[in-house]
Parts: sequence; C-alpha cells; structure tokens
Amino acid sequence: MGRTLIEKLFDDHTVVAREDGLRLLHIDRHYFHEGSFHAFNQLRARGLPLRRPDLTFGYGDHYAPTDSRSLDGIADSEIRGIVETFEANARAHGTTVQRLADRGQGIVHVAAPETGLTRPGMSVVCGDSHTSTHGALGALAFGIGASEVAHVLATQCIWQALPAQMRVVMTGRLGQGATAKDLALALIARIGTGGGLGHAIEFAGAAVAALPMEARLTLCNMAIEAGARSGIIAPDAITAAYLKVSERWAGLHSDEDAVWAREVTLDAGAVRPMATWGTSPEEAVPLAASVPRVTDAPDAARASAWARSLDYMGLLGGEPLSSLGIDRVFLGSCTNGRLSDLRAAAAVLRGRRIAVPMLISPGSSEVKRAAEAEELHHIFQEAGAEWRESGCSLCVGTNGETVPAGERCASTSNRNFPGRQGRGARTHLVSPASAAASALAGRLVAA
Ligand SMILES: CC(C)[C@H](C(=O)O)[C@@H](O)C(=O)O
Ligand code: SF4
Repeated sequence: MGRTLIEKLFDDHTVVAREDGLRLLHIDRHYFHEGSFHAFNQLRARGLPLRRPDLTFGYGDHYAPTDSRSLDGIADSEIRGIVETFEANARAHGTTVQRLADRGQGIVHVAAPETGLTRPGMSVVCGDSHTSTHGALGALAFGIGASEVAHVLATQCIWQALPAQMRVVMTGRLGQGATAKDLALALIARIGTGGGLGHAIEFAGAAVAALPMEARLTLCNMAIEAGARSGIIAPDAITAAYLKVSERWAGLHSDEDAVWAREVTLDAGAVRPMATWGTSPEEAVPLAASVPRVTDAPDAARASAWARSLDYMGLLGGEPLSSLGIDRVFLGSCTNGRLSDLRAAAAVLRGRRIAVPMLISPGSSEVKRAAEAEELHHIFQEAGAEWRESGCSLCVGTNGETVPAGERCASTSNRNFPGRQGRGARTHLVSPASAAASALAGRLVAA
C-alpha cells in the first residue's frame, strides 16, 4: 500500500514503534521561544542536561518590543523578566539563540525557514501551534505542549501517534486579487475550525504548486486554524530555489496509491479576497459580501455561536463588510510578515495616505533589512504608517502592544478569538493587500 508524505516522514524518524501505535520520533530541529520557560524549569527540576544543544534554536519573538531592540527598552518588568529568563536558559544550555538585537532575530516561523534551518524531510517541533508553517518546506512539523517540550529538551525525541491523513486539493489558478491568506480563510470557512481535527493536511493541486514559497508558508501556517496539527507541501523546484539548493528530494511526496482519510477539493479560481466578521477564523466571507444574519445560520449550534460573535464584534448581521469602519490596522505576524507580504501592502500604499493608524512589524529582522533595502519603509512612512521592529506584536499582544477595547482592527494575523489583540478588541483577519486598502479607506475593503 502506498504511503502519504507524512507517513513516510513518520517512518523515517521512528526510533521505536510501540504496539499501541505510538512512535518515538527523532527530532531534527527543536525551536523554542520565550514561552518554553516551563519546559526549561522541568529540565532543571529533574537535573537533566539538554540532550542536543546543536539541534535546539531559540527565537525571541512573543515578548519582543517593536519600538526598541534593547532589554532596557522594555518598561514592563514582568515582560523584561521573561525575556531575560529566555536568554539565560539559552546561555545556560549552550543553544543558538536569536536575541532582540541579533541579526537572526524574528518570529520563529519566519526567521528559521528564511535561513534554511528547516529543510525538506526533517522533523521539526516547537512549543507553538503555528509550527505547522514549516511544513511548507516539506518537513514534518507540529506544535507541542510544555511537557512535550521538556521531553524533547531531555531526549531529542517525542512520542507521537500517526495522525489521520487528509489531502486538500486546490485546483485552478488563484482568483483575481486573492492571496494565500484568502485561500486559507476560504478553506476554513468551508470546512470549519474542526475540519482538520486529528488530521495532518497535505496541500496539493495546481493552485498550490503555483504558489511561491512565502505563500506556501502562509497556507501551512493557517492549517492549525483548520484544526490540523500539521500542514505539508511536497518539496519541488520552488522549494529548491528558495533554499538555493539543487536537490530534488526523490521520494518526498505522497504515493499515487496513498490512502486519505479525508479529501477536500477547493477551486482556487473562485476564491476572492476574504475577511473574518466574527470571533473564529471560520467566520469568514468575501470582502465584497455582507456579515451573515443569525437567521442564515445552517444549524442551531451555529446560530448561537454567530449570535455571540456578532455581539462581541458589535455587529447586527446584514451589514456589507465594506461599510464597517475600522480604527486601526496591523500588518505582520508569522502568517503575513514576510517580504512578499510587505511588498503587496506597499504596492497598495505607494503615494497615498492612510486614514487610520497602521502598525507594521516585519516578521523578522532580516525581512526588515530586506524591506529597507528596497525602500519599502519610505512608502509606509510617507503613507503615515508606523514602521517598527520585528516580533509577534499585535498578533497576540504579549509584548504589551494591544488594540484598545471596542476598537476594530484589520489584521494580517491568524487568530480572531475574543481578546486576542487585547481585551474587548475586535479583530478582522485579512490579507496584506486588503489590510493596506482598508487602512487607506478607513473601512474593510479589498485592494
Ligand atoms: C504562545 C504560543 C504558545 C501560542 C501558540 O501556540 O500558537 C502563540 O504563538 C499563538 O499564536 O497563540
Ligand atoms: S506571530 Fe502570532 S501566531 Fe505567530 S507565533 Fe507569534 S503569536 Fe503565535
């Protein structure tokens, strides 16, 4: 029987296979950020050394201030303490670490792939759900919990069950003005945030094959919002060009006769620029459409979820999205903080002035340097936007940057749960081009 790419990578990394189906997998890359301090505490409590400092890489991202690159620039002593602990743990265990002022600093899911650390065929884990991003490079990549992080620190291995295999085939060519972010939102709107639960998703089809690498990273990043723990795309010539290598990774693809527990087909040509209207990534519609009414809900469960979402978002239902005034815009995050994302926004903003505040945080310090080399920052600043340093920033607000309660924010990040960008903040997830167009209009619109 044929195997899927994920099944092959599981087999390749299996050290021990237990009778109950659990496998002990060897981990090729373990990335960590400030949030992994619990795991380092567990390691210390048990008096264990770090098994493979050479395969463990730290990135300061969640608590990174975007207005300064020095620890002293962090006014909040609790936040400063978390960043200090992160750096101290890396130092104590001799890992590579990207601190605030280091050239390689950035959001782990942006900075690690761009330096070629994540490669096809590898197993990659991080104590962070969006580790699925790295699957865009043909790696078996998934987020793990704190006690699992401790296990990896101590053994460089992890026990895992093989997930069910799901294939999402995206046919045709991406529609006019639509991006990988819109593809992801359209998929999640269709299958729901539980659509990929218990599954690893392989993205395939002509529309996926045509996506540049940064767009693939965006797509796999959002696999977790569809409920899956992993997203993966078979490596090809685009992967090789991105990594600047000539390999072709023979065998790193699903066999023709592989068996899929679930298959979904999406016509990419029909996908339009999307936005979320509610408090779940599945509550998304085309920007040209209207907010749904509770009475449109397909079932009673959805009707009550929608009612709660509309209430939190300050909406009645029925409003055209383009009539919704916004208070601010965030461009950044591990979903859409890469150079191509900044270019897409700059193309919309060039020579124009924004109507509402816009904060731009590049996904990594390298993205920042590359954008400045192209003078994108001048376009942003002349448009009136704030050009900041790299970090998770307004995606999650753990660095202290938040959206004030009641404000509506068009954001290129990946989550819109209540309070995600700050207590009472109202998030509308969009692509970089739509975020820029919305900043100009002061309303939610497509470019
Ligand atoms: C803080 C971290 C563990 C969390 C995650 O797992 O994804 C964060 O990155 C997020 O996006 O919510
Ligand atoms: S940018 Fe957002 S989604 Fe990505 S790792 Fe940071 S907090 Fe999580």
